Parts: sequence; structure tokens; C-alpha cells
Amino acid sequence: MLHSWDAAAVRAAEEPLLTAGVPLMARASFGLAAHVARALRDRRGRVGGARAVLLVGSGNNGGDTLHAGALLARRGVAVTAVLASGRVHGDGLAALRAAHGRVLTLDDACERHGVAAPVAAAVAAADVVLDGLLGIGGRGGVRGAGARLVDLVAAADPRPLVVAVDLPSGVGVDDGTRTGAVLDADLTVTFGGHKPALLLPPASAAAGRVELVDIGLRLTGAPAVARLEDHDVVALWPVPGRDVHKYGRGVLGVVTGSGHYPGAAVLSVAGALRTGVGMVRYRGSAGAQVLAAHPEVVEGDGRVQAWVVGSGVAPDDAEQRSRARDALAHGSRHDEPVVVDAGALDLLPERVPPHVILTPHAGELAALLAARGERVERADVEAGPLAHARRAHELTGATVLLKGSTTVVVGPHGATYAQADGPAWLATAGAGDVLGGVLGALLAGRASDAVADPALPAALAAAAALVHGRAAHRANPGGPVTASDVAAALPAVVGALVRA
Ligand SMILES: NC(=O)C1=CN([C@@H]2O[C@H](COP(=O)(O)OP(=O)(O)OC[C@H]3O[C@@H](n4cnc5c(N)ncnc54)[C@H](OP(=O)(O)O)[C@@H]3O)[C@@H](O)[C@H]2O)[C@@H](O)CC1
Ligand SMILES: [K+]
Repeated sequence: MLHSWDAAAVRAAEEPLLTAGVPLMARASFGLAAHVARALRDRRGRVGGARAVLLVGSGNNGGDTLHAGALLARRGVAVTAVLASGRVHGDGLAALRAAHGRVLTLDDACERHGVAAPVAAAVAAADVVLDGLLGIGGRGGVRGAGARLVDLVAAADPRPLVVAVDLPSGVGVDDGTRTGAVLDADLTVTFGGHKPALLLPPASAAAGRVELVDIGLRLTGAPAVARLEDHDVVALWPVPGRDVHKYGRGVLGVVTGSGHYPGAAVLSVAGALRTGVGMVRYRGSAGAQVLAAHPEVVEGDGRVQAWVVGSGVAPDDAEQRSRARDALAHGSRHDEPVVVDAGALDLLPERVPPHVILTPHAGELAALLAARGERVERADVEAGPLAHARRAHELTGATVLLKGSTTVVVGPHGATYAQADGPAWLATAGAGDVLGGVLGALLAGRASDAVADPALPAALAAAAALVHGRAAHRANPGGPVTASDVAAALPAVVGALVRA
């Protein structure tokens, strides 16, 4: 599992080490220089003779960058530091000067006297740019001279390799927002532990590949945001024991689809069956289509351990909406986990337990929050997915899985996940219906655990997102997929993950 820690936790872990005189900045800059040198070697074949530009802000992030620049200069790199502030890290600047690095300033006064031209020339000639404007001390997007530097580098053609120091400057460190100027990086070299912005959308898209440098911090306690990796899935998966029978494995009740959208029912059932479930009971108006596609399904009422409701339930299908409402009410009251998607999100009772899991996309989450009196539009959710998923969890009590290219999951007790497992090709009609089925199957298999441990539904939701994303990759590596392809790839993906 990948963990991330917010700025306060990182500072708290740094403090005793700094007091004890541990050279954290030296460790950070040494690791940074090593990663930059490796990237230069990969790109140009050698390190010596490369040209590097350092964007240097006023804090310790700029200090890391200056020290790394000094190390690179000693390896034969022509290093130019551009100071975006009149106040920069003194030791770092001295180290760079001692290593014969060049220093340019770009505060407002200097720019009026024409310093901008040499800065532009240095950026235009650079093989690599190190973004050391802001680290965990940044508040809001990069301002002032730094913002002009960001624009200059972003417009450079050919584009140099951009390495973010600790994290891309100007992103919301703890919430993953991107409010102003941010320089998109190819590589981020982060120190001590991942920061939430490196996992959370939209900021995570600015980070590129992320490399972690161990500087000896002891980050303990719960992480701010986690990301499941393949090897985490087996511990969560309801792998059947030798003597289990189909009812023991879990029966999933599915109330999805409608006369208008029978495909949603077929796909949500496909997702569940191919993930592995004892039985699916289907209730609804698309029974003929579901049975034609999946003869193993049983139609009608009966005991179930978990539910999937809502995908493809049309607003004018009163009968199907009433079945979805009943399932939702029954599941909330009777310890049966419920996945609530699309057409049932507006049927949600005022408060529900965390074993009710909402699976909206950004537009649906905005509508859900607006219906509860919040002034929110889709664009707001896209700009701050974590904050809005959290708000929906607080207002409803439900576990919230917010779908997106990076899926954000929020549950009780701070359980927070950001999963970026699927290819962009997965943004296709019906993929969400399959995801609902995957999660439903997991919940049916672990229904009593998911009720007893309020944080477990969030972990299962993250696991569902991981498996769904992996299935899209497996269905057609690097190319287009349909929702049916994704469902078809599920058994092999699950098999590979639980055997590993
Ligand atoms: N502690 C250690 O030993 C270690 C720390 N490490 C490194 O230190 C980094 C954290 O350093 P940091 O705390 O100095 O903050 P940092 O992010 O460099 O910038 C703060 C400065 O920026 C300014 N500023 C703020 N917002 C702004 C904006 N939007 N636009 C423009 N300016 C803005 C702000 O100004 P102020 O608002 O205070 O006037 C302040 O002067 C961390 O990410 C890691 O790289 C590693 O070496 C490991 C060891
Ligand atoms: K930075």
C-alpha cells in the first residue's frame, strides 16, 4: 500500500531529527541529484555537459534545489539558478556558488532592468529544469516572479525535462487542488514520504513519475491518503474456502437497469458474476435481457447478503425506482451492504450507515450535494474531489466512491484512498455499471465484516476500483475497450491477484 502524509505530519516527523542535528536537507538534495543524474543519463547518455536550470523559491524547497544543483555542478553539469525571490536559502546559495554554478535573479526590479532575457535563454537551452519554487510550505498557486518562470518553462520548445522537487510547486499539498500556476513535471522526487497531492486528483496529474527518497523520517499513525497496490488485494478478497457452498459465498441482489437501459443491468450483473459471487438475484424490468446474457442468474425475491442498486434505473420507471428504494431501505436497516449508483442516488435516505456505498461521478456528486443544500457544481467537484467526497460522506454517513480517472474513496475514521489504476480508455459507457457489480460481489462475499468494521467498505471500494482498472488494461493493453471487454477480463485479473 502506498501511504501519504500531510504537511503537518511531515513537519512533526522532521522536527525531532532536525533538533538532533540530522542533516535532512543534505540527504534530500543528495537523493534529488542522484535521480536527476539518472534521468539525464537516460535521456542523453551522459551527465557531464548537460545544462540544468534551477527555479529557486524562498524556502527550504529552494534550499534542497540549490544543494542538488551544487552536486550536479560538481559532476560537470552547467547549472544556472534562477532566484524567484530576493530571499533564498543562504547555505544552498553558497554551496552552488562554491561549485561554480551561475546565479540569476528575477525579482521585479531586476526584470525591469532586463534580466529576463538571460533567464529566457537559460531556460531555452536547458536539458532539465528543477522546480524548487515551493514545497510543503506553499499556500495556493505560485505567485509573483515564480509564476512567470512557470509560464516560461511551460512554453519552452523543445520542452526540457521537468523535475519537481518534493512536489510540483503550487499544488494544494494536503487536498490535491490546483488553483493557480503549476508546472507539470515529468518526474517528482519526494522526500521522507509521499504527500497527498501526489496521489490525489487533479494535482497528481502534474507530478509525472514519482520517486521517493528516504531521509529517515518516522511517519507513524494513519496516512492521510492511501493507494492500494496489487499485493494488498488478496487480504481483502473473499477467496472461497474448500467447503463453502454458493450461499456461503454470498448472494448479491441486483436492482439495476430499466426498460430504457437494459444494458446497465446486463453489465452490472456481468461485473458481479465475473468478479466471483455465490449467486446473483436480479429484480427488475430488464430480467429477460439479463437472463439471456447470464443464464446463471436467478430472478425474483429471496435472501441476499448485499445489493447493487441504481445503474440504468430511469427516472420515469416508477416500479424499478420503488424496488431500488426498498432494497436501499432494507440494506441500510438489515446489515446488508448496498452499492448505490446513478439512478438511485436521489433515493438515498437522509442518513445511512457506512456499509451503504455511493458510486457517483463528479456530476452526480454535485447533484447529491446540491440536493442537501450545498452550492456545488460539477466543476467544483472536479477541482476538489477529496473535499467534496468528504463532504458527501459527512452529510450522508455513506462511504463515497467518487469515480474519475483517479477514483477517490472516503469512509469513516479517515479512511481515504485514491486509485489510479485504469487507462484513459476506461472512460466509456457502461464501465461504471461493471464497477458497481465488482464492488457488489466483494461486499456480498464479506458482508458481515463490512458491517462490523465501518472502514472496511472503503478498502473494498478501493480494491474494486483497482481490479476494474486492471481489467481494462488486460482487456486490450494500450487500446480501446468496451465495458463488456472489461467485465470479460475480470476473472483472469482476479485470479492473478489472489494467486500472487
Ligand atoms: N525542514 C527540513 O529540514 C527539510 C525540508 N525539506 C524541504 O523543505 C520544504 C519545505 O520548506 P519550507 O517550509 O521552507 O517551505 P517552502 O515550501 O520551501 O516555501 C515556503 C516559502 O514560500 C513562500 N510562499 C508560500 N506560498 C507561496 C506562494 N503561493 N507563492 C510564492 N511564495 C509562497 C513563503 O513565504 P511567506 O508566505 O512565508 O512569506 C515561504 O517563504 C519541503 O517541501 C522540502 O522540499 C527537505 O529538505 C527535508 C528537510
Ligand atoms: K517544488
